Amino acid sequence: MGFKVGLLGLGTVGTGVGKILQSPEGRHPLLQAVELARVGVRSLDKPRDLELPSHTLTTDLAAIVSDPDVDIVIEVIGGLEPARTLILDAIAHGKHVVTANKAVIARFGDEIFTAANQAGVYVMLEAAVAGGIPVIQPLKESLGANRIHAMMGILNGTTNYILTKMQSGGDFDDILAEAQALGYAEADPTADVDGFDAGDKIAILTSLAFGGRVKLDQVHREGIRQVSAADIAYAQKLGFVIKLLAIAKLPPNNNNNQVEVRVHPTLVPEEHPLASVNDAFNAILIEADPLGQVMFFGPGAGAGPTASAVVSDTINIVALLKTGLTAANPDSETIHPLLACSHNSYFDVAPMADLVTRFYARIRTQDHPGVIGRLGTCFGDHEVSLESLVQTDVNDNLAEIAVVTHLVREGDFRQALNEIKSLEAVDSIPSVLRVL
Ligand SMILES: NC(=O)C1=CN([C@@H]2O[C@H](COP(=O)(O)OP(=O)(O)OC[C@H]3O[C@@H](n4cnc5c(N)ncnc54)[C@H](OP(=O)(O)O)[C@@H]3O)[C@@H](O)[C@H]2O)C=CC1
Ligand SMILES: N[C@@H](CC=O)C(=O)O
Ligand code: NA
Repeated sequence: MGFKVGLLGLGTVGTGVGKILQSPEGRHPLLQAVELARVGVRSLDKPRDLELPSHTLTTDLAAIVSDPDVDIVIEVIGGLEPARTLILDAIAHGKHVVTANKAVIARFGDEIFTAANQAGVYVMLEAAVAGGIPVIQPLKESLGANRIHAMMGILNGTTNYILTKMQSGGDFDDILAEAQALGYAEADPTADVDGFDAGDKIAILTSLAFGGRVKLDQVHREGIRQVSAADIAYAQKLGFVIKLLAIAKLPPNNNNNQVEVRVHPTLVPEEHPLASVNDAFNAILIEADPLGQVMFFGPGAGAGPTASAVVSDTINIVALLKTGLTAANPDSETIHPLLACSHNSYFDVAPMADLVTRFYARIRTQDHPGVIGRLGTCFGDHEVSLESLVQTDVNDNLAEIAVVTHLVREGDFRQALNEIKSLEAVDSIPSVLRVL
């Protein structure tokens, strides 16, 4: 018995998916039952890196999601619309859906999964977070015995590629262009560079790990634009590397229903396992009880790795279809609880001012005696104690002082910085970054 796939999108990921579907030999035997029946694109004239029968390709994506012959719709066009509408239409027509689209799931997951559960179909999203790394299915299935209380990861391949190459002195724009050419970046790479993509991904992981959603506008998000070559050099001197981290924590005895969810560039100690995750690789460190720490590592972007996750999700659906275990089947009473998503309650995200973390700051001051003492007084007045301090001469008049603090409440640290900014001897504070 064969199952027909309607593939929406034949770009980086869609082409990778097509290549796997066209060569099932040596992979899971269920793939032999999958037929790539229809493919939807924007332009019929573009040269394609995949041979398809001429009738397969169309620009009428609405016809694919309503085609009675199509069993599974794979959405890899990206963006919010028409992706959201096509996914909902596919569900309304009783199709199972596989998507790599974290932007849509992070914003419309509630609507999409409610519709899917009502229709008795599955929406699978392994590729949406950390590309080829299995993390969505482990959270849904293999870690189910645990209480998960923290997750921390590098969830964006493009920015990790840029930060890695910047360590050897490359230029930001040139490196971004390389990441685009390698197929890592989003259609609009500001989603990568400004942390939106990592924010979408940590929001998705939060709902799966902690059992409640978060509103995206509450997720604190900073990208990597403010990370300069000077910061990377100071970080190296101080024993750190800079990574764009996505972090989510569920406080113990969470009486006020608040979680910590944030994305920002972070100084990571060189000996930390996330410090050696380079290029477009991703990693997610999960703290779970009773398991302890578990880290998932692998390729987070690119055609092959992402297609690996998309096609593996497709195989999961084929397995259900083959065994008749879908809710749309009258003999099956319920949707498979380990493959579906059903979190409709919301957490609040804790304010950043209450976060307790370490900080790095680079401060430009007049090169006068007594300046360090004045900085120390401002920090001390706000309960900020310093772990290390490096001073470098910029020129005859200006010095640059890089400090790393001990743990401090973010609100207190910001107040100290405001006072420091107003000191006559202080020229500017070019950067402030959190430290793991
Ligand atoms: N690239 C990666 O490494 C990863 C990507 N993802 C996600 O996968 C999805 C796809 O990414 P990617 O393959 O890189 O994107 P691409 O831009 O390479 O491909 C998009 C494809 O969708 C088609 N398309 C886009 N909009 C429309 C539309 N309105 N109507 C019809 N066809 C349309 C394009 O058609 P045409 O070819 O005619 O222009 C193209 O074939 C995104 O959601 C992305 O976030 C997830 C993990 C990793
Ligand atoms: N643009 C994304 C692609 C995968 O999700 C990234 O760079 O990680
Ligand atoms: Na994944």
